[in-house]
Amino acid sequence: MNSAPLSGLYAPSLSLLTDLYQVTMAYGYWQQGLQDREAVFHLYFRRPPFQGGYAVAAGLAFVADYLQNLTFSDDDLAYLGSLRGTKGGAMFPPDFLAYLKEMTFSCDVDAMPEGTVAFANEPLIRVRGPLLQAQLIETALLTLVNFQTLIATKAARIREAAGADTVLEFGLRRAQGPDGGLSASRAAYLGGVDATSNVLAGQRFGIPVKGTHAHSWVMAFEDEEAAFTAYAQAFPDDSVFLVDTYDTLEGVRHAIKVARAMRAQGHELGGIRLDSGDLAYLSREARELLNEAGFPQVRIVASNDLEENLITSLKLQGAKIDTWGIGTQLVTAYNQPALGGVYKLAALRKPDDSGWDFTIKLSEQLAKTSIPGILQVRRYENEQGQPRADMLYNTAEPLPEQLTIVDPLDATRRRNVRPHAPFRELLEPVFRRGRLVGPLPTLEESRARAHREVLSLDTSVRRFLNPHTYPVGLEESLHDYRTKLIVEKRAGRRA
Ligand SMILES: Nc1ncnc2c1ncn2[C@@H]1O[C@H](COP(=O)(O)OP(=O)(O)OP(=O)(O)O)[C@@H](O)[C@H]1O
Ligand SMILES: O=P(O)(O)OC[C@H]1O[C@H](OP(=O)(O)OP(=O)(O)O)[C@H](O)[C@@H]1O
Ligand SMILES: O=C(O)c1cccnc1
Repeated sequence: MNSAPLSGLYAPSLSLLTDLYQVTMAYGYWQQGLQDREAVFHLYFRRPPFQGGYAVAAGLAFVADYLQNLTFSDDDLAYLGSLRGTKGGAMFPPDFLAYLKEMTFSCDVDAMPEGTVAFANEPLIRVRGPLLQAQLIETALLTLVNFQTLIATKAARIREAAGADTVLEFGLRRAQGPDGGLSASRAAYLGGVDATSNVLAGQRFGIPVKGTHAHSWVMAFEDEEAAFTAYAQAFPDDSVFLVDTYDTLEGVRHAIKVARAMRAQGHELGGIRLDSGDLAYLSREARELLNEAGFPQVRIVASNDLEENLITSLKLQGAKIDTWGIGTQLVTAYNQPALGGVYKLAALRKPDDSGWDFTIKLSEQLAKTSIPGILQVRRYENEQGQPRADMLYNTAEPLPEQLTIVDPLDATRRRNVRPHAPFRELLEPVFRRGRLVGPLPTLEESRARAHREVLSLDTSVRRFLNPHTYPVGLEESLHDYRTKLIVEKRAGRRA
């Protein structure tokens, strides 16, 4: 179910799911004879979304599916062959198209498993292989990882606010089109929601599907009581009644009346849903009415433009809500509609094959200057498995005996790593020479990882308002090398 999440969704092949400039650069590299120069790229973001303290990595299963199927069909090549430049000439000559036809993906890919907690500047994915191929896949990797990581993170925040309550994802109708909805449902489940209303996501990914009924169901009957009675006939043991079509508390009374009739027939009402008005007040009143009537087990579901801050506020107001139905705000990542993940070249094999040239992209802002090297992320954890600090280092250079982690934005902030401090290395092999090294974790496993990793973070990093910045630094020799490269490049620029 999870092994080929993307294949066949729109087109038989997604090899053209890219920006034109990836193909024009591919042609240029090929023309220059640079296509096979070994290159290393990193995919990372510069700031966690939602002004939060962390992100939950997601989308790798789709990336793996895309890369496994990265071949250009005759149709793809015919289309590329049909493209014309300004003067009417073919953009891509037949011998380049013949090269693409024969090309098989042969890169090494290392990545954080889905559900891993990631911080700013840490590679979520590292690609190493022929320059042409490693460049060509940039756009697809970014579109797959940016969105799913964004939504998984939003879901983790909603889970944080909801605590042990049930969270349902109701977003498909408001999502950014069919794939926006489908991949949001998957990422939201990975990040911590319990079920989705999206039936296609249920079929494709094995996510539990759940739901209630709409206002139109109530409006289609003579009155509310008749509507509830009819729904209970259809689903005697799985009914949740939407009670706010006319008057919410009257609706609750009607639900109780039908619940009594259900009980007389040996069935129990599952819940009621509130979809408007003051959800704190109405849920408290509804709870009281239900309890007084002998229905303390009937759950109260709430929906209506909910998100993590509203959930937190409603809980503070003493709302009696057991289940949160969340659509628009979750699947569109309403308060931050994109994650700014980037894909940067960090190393190129020297032309004479004598070693690596580590590459850097400068920026006026130090925070936007890239990190050179063939990076790995090492996460130091305490005895309880709580992350304490992450260190980026260049795997192509020997590590010194005494490790020091330097804050890339303030080199005066450094911490020495205690010898034998326990750590995990976050980037794991996914492809070797273009072949998947083994089965990826299942969606359930990734979801469990996300849950475990988010909970292992200090609450100061998890809080919504002004979270503490988790320490991520560069290993000192990498930091020194990067500084040297920045100085050299700036000098070169002025010369
Ligand atoms: N107690 C509360 N505290 C803070 N926000 C609340 C509370 N109760 C509801 N809200 C939120 O206030 C927003 C507006 O809800 P309200 O039901 O008043 O308007 P509405 O969405 O226009 O209703 P309707 O669906 O009937 O048109 C929603 O996002 C809802 O989740
Ligand atoms: O509010 P969301 O978080 O997106 O959750 C999904 C919403 O979708 C449904 O109603 P719909 O939006 O179709 O109609 P309504 O808003 O008029 O109730 C449902 O009743 C929720 O209100
Ligand atoms: O099942 C529900 O209650 C539901 C599904 C989608 C959108 N809003 C509500």
